[in-house]
Amino acid sequence: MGDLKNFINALPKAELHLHLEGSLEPEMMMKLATRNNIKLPYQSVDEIKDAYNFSNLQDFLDIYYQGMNVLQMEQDFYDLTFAYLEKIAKEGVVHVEVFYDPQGHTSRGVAFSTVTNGILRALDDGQEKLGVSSELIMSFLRHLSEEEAFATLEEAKPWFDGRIIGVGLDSSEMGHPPSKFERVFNAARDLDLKLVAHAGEEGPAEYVREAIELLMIDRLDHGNRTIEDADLTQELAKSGIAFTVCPLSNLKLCGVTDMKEHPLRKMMAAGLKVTVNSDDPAYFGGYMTANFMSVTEALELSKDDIAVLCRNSIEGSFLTDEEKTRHLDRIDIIVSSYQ
Ligand code: HPA
Ligand SMILES: [Zn+2]
Repeated sequence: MGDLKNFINALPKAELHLHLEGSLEPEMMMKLATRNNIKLPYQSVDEIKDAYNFSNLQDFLDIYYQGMNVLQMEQDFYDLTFAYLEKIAKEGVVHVEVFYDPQGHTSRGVAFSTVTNGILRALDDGQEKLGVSSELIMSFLRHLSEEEAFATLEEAKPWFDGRIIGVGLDSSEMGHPPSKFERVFNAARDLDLKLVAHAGEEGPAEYVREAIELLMIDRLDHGNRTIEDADLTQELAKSGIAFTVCPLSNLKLCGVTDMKEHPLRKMMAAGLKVTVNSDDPAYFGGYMTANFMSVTEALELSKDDIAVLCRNSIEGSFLTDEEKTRHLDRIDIIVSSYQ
């Protein structure tokens, strides 16, 4: 297994499903709470970790939104972002398309510009100092209203000059179908933004169909439950849309009870363009390599399977064709050096 871990770390790959606020490690949470004079309901790092027992998505979201309270100043968003980039740079991640939840911050009085500029400054430094390229995607919280999503889209307009390249849809899935945001996504498309959405994590395959047909997304986040609908699966295999699957997240939020039951292999076998990602690594027990290792071991993936997953992440990214070719060529070189 040591050999496989080295192989995974050596392969260039992109992370396409990462909520920045979900990379807030307990140690940083304590540090920022002290720095910003915020009272936490925990006394120690161990107490924080003990609270990370979730039986579903909502259990996690309650703790995730509470954890965000320590993020107050632009420097906090910088520190959070740069710490994440330092971790993944060591795991062969060459490119990341980061999600963040502006409404989780503006609703508590932290300015959109404070959040966004702190993140962007760290992403620039990540490119310069770590060689990791990146894009920024802002997600709408689907438990909030269409009107609030429109207000956020409006507030973000000054950053649609290439600094925020797309919009996503996250938070509580059940009862908040993609159709609720059809008009917001139409407006985002008119602004030439890339479109992604979480669907089929807890919600049914029907929510995936809505995300595809009504929101007309460029990439699907999670999508695990797609395979419950054979016609939809065939359509999405044919279209080649990328799926950003998050194995440790699915295990921690009880979408699967055992990693051996994870649908990733079935999804690959059905011809879907599957990628592996970490979602909220500080809460779910690991970054990219840990996610790759968990499915590799549980589903007995081969080196070829792992290479396909890495190629899919590059192909499914919003990089230019030229950049994709450069990374794909590098993957081929590394794969042949391990044969
Ligand atoms: O896994 C997730 N699902 C939905 N919303 C989220 N917000 C952060 N992580 C998630
Ligand atoms: Zn997610």
